[in-house]
Amino acid sequence: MSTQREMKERNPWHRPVTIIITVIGVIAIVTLVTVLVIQNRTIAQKYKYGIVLDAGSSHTSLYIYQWPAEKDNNTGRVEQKHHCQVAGKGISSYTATPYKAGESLISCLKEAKENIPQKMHPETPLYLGATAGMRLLKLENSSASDEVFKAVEKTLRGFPFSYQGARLLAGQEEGAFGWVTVNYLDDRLTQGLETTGALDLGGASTQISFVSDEYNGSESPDNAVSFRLYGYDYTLYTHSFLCYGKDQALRLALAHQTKSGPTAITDPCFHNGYNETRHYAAVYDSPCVSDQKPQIVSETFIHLGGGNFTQCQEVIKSIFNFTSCRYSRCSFNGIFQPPLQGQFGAFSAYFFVMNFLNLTDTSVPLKTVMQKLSDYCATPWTQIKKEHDIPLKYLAEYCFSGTYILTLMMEGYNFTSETYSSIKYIQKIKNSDAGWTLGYMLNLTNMIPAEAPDSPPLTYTSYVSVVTVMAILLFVIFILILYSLWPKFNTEPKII
Ligand SMILES: O=c1[nH]cnc2c1ncn2[C@@H]1O[C@H](COP(=O)(O)OP(=O)(O)O)[C@@H](O)[C@H]1O
Ligand SMILES: [Ca+2]
Repeated sequence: MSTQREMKERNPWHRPVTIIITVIGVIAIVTLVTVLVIQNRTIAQKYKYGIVLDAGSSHTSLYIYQWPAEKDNNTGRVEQKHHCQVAGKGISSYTATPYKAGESLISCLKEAKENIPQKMHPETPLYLGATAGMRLLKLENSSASDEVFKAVEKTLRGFPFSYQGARLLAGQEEGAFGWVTVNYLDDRLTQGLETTGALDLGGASTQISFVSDEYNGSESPDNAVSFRLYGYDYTLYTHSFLCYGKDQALRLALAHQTKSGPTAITDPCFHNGYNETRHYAAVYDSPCVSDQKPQIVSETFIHLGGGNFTQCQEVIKSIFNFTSCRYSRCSFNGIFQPPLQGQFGAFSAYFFVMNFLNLTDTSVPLKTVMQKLSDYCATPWTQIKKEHDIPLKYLAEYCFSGTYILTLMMEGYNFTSETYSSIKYIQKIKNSDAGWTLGYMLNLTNMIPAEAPDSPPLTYTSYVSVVTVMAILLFVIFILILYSLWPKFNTEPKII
């Protein structure tokens, strides 16, 4: 009995005061860690938003981006929160009724209101950028393009967002911002890693952008865009070929085949059995081909399919001009291009077309890819129609588009069967679409700093772990000190 009491008295863990200290200590640690976690999480859950409308030649898309509020102006990941495809055609098609270009955007803007918390609407920047469709309209009829912009602006101002303008993007901007998007999403810019080139295929224009060690902007300075991003300098080579988007390229190919004003053509880029009557006026209704219009013999011609990949390649080659180059090297049409370098991401119509054709795997030898495309082009139109349930206008064009893509890459840009595998067909990177819109917004909101920002030395997880371990360690030390002092505490009451 007495030994038991002695032991109890010697063992401080049996003292109420020790138990109380331990409980308080544990509560303190739990509170500290909980506060740390909750405090940080509440901030991280608050987002800021930005909206960009991509007014392309074929259609308009609205993108909503979001980023953690406290990482504003920092390296915080901006990601795509929502995408809305505007019904109908691109804004450049509304020349007869410009107000309808504005009205066409309303339903996507309403969707944007629903997708962004109401109290954030007034501080959400709203941008519209128009590309090659509007570039062509401006060339053709500049007052009509002004009217379309006015109508679009009126609609955008009617929404509670912070309207930042609707404008025509220069080809260099379209190419450069596509490159920024791809490299930002791949996290190559903050790390100063070797960058990925960007290949963008639209309906009316196509862009190529990449960094080459052999290009510093001195030869053909119009193709240079220089950036300082996160403390690293880049001189980008970029070029936008107006009229070489896949829809205008098809017009160029048809123009080439109808030079003499025939009443029928057999087009090798369309399937055997394909048979459509086309109006000369409609085919030549674009500044890309209007000057090539033949003296009209008849109003229409019959567009027949021939289904021959090799011949289709020959037709497509003829829309490129390889004869003159006043630089050290050129891609086509006398445009300078430095040697290709590094990996490339090919997006927008590059992806849609090659994905439809099941040809996105670039580790497959180019020869095999060409053979598969050749087989596809040789498939009769009746069979193609049976196998696919998509609008016939689009379905009819995949043989042409696939052949155009390979010819543009191999003959135009000088990729080879060896370098073909450096191309990756991409649609999205980490849930955000590849395209110029994200890069455009990052630039206009100053979200990519020129210098590397001062980043905290620890990641969030390491920070919480270190604080937790330190708190536990301090508590243990405190208890050990208490324990070592305990006999002194105990002796006096014992004497009494
Ligand atoms: O799902 C699809 N399948 C095939 N082509 C598509 C699909 N979605 C978009 N496209 C094509 O991608 C191109 C997009 O071009 P866009 O409208 O951005 O023109 P731009 O960039 O020249 O102004 C168009 O040729 C359009 O037909
Ligand atoms: Ca586009």
